[in-house]
Amino acid sequence: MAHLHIKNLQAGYGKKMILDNINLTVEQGEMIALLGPSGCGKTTLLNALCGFVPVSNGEIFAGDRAVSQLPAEKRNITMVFQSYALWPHMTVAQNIGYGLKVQKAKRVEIENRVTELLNIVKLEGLEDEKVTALSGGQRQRVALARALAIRPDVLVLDEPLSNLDAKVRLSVRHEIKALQKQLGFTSLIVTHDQEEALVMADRIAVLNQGKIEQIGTPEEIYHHPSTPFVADFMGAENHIEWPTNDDAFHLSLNNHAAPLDIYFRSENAVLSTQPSAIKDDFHTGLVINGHVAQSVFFGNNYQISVRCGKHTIQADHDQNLPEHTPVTLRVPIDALYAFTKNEKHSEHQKNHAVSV
Ligand SMILES: Nc1ncnc2c1ncn2[C@@H]1O[C@H](COP(=O)(O)OP(=O)(O)OP(=O)(O)O)[C@@H](O)[C@H]1O
Repeated sequence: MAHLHIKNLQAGYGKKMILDNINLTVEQGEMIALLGPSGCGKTTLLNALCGFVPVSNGEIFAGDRAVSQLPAEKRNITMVFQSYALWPHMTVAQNIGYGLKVQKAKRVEIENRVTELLNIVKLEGLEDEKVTALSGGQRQRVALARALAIRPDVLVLDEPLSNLDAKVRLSVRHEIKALQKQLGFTSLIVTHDQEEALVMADRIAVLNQGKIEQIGTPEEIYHHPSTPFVADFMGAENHIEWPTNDDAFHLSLNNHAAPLDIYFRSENAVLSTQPSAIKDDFHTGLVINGHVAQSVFFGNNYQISVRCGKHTIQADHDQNLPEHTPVTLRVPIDALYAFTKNEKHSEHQKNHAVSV
């Protein structure tokens, strides 16, 4: 496998540009997850890499080869599709060997490679089954084996788990991750599930409206979002603008007087039904007073919607609470993601993450 280098890439459909100057390098043997909301351009980027969508500007390198003007079959970048895209009339072995047959590989070479891959994806004994007789998880493993059979330079996976039920999905994502480490394939995986990206990827690229907002390790993206969009998308869904004239909020910062956009996760909003339970030694951070608007059971805890002045804040709590219960929320300063407020919201000005 080779590294993948995407340089100043622009691509779209007709005159409609979707990808706006994408720069990204996937190192050899690395898995990067493309994460972003529906319609942000994840699939378009994979299609542009594979040659299914024309590149308007920029270049794609698979190893040292510039491939953006090559036809799909000459790029050696292979896609694993969400829908598996297997041949229903063929057996498991025929599906896995299909790409090699198209490449006119010798029969014995195809047989050896198919046996090797059946072993790798743990489908030994099923080689003569029709793929229609397999479960969703097994089909996706056939699709993965078929993609790997031709030894691609780069493997791209477009939401490979989204057709699987929740339980199978959890095990298949670990299997793909383990295989990726074992075989060292260079890969880009598209998902809109942030947990999947965190679990599977070496690094995550967060896409928003055709642009990469941030790229970093799962820990960096989760703990140090560099833009309000990334903070919100990675689960810090509580947002307040500071200063606020809402006197339900009390914010004490170490520094920074400028207007801020502040984000935090529900799991970091410590809820108390007794205001005195808030520790006296709590000097910096956010304290919010409000009352319970709704309590929803989430299995391991409750998500409490707290009405605080004009805002509704989400907080996790270990008990169900009746509506109208007065509560206090406390968010420690290191759980607050603060961004200088960009009043103009111009194309070229971004809200910057700041230390508070
Ligand atoms: N064949 C097409 N012709 C014209 N516009 C398209 C075409 N395919 C996608 N688009 C548009 O391109 C944009 C990006 O779509 P894309 O499928 O890449 O997003 P995505 O991030 O993969 O979304 P999802 O998570 O819903 O699959 C969307 O606005 C979509 O409407």
